[in-house]
Amino acid sequence: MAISELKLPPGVQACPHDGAEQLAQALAVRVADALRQAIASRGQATLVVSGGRSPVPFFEALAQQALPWAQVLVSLADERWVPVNHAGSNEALVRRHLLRGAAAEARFLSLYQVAGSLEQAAELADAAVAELAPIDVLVLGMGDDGHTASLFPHSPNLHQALQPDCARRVLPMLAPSEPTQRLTLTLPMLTSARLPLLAIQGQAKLNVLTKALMPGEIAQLPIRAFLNSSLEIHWCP
Ligand SMILES: O=C1O[C@H](COP(=O)(O)O)[C@@H](O)[C@H](O)[C@H]1O
Repeated sequence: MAISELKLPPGVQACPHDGAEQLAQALAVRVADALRQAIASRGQATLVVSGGRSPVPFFEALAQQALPWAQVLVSLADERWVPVNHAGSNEALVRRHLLRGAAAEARFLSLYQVAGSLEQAAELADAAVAELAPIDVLVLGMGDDGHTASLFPHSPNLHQALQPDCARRVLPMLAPSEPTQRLTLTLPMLTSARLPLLAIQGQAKLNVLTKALMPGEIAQLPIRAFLNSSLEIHWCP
C-alpha cells in the first residue's frame, strides 16, 4: 500500500517522496518557508522538532537554509531524561546536526532539567516551555509502536497528556526501551502548532499509520490523537 492510497481524514494531507534525501530536502524547504512567514508576521518563529534516529538528514538540510536564525527559537517535542553528553540525548542530536553553521545563532530551549526525580524535571520543563506556545512549526516523528513525541502506548500519564484541556505543558513518561525516563510535550502544546508535520520513513511505519487510521483506542497507538485535525504527513519508502 502506498501513502497516496490511504483514506485520510479531512485536514490530513499525504506528501510522498522518493527517498530519505528527497524527503529531508523537501521538508527543510517547507519548514524554512513557514519559519520565514512567521518571522515576517511576528518578528520571531518557534520550531519544535523530534528526536530519535530518523531526523538527521532533515536537520542537516534545514541547517543549510538561508534564514534569520537569530529570530528562531528551537525546542523539542520530547526528551530522554539524560544529560546532554549522553548518547541518547535528543538535545545533543539537535545541537550536533541542526544548530551548526548559521543555524547555531538560533536559540535552543532545553526540555532536559537537572532534578531529583523525573516528576520534578517535568515540572521544571513545564515552566521552561511556557514561552513556546503557540508553536509555529512542529515536526513529529513516529515509532514502530505508534508513539509520537514521548507519548508511549499505555505509559502512565498518557491519558492525562492526551486530554485536550491538559493543564500541564510537559509530563513525565515511561518508554519501553532505554532511556526509559522521558519528558514529553502534552497534546494541547503539540496541537497549538500552526503548521504540524509528521515525517516518517519505511513500510513498517506506513503499516502502523494505516492501522492508526482504523478505529481503535488512542492508548494503543497514540499517533491517533494527531490524525483528526490538520496534519501534513511526509513519507518515503
Ligand atoms: O524515541 C523517540 O522515537 C521517535 C521515533 O524515532 P525514529 O528514530 O524512529 O524516527 C521520535 O519521534 C521521538 O522524538 C524520540 O524521542
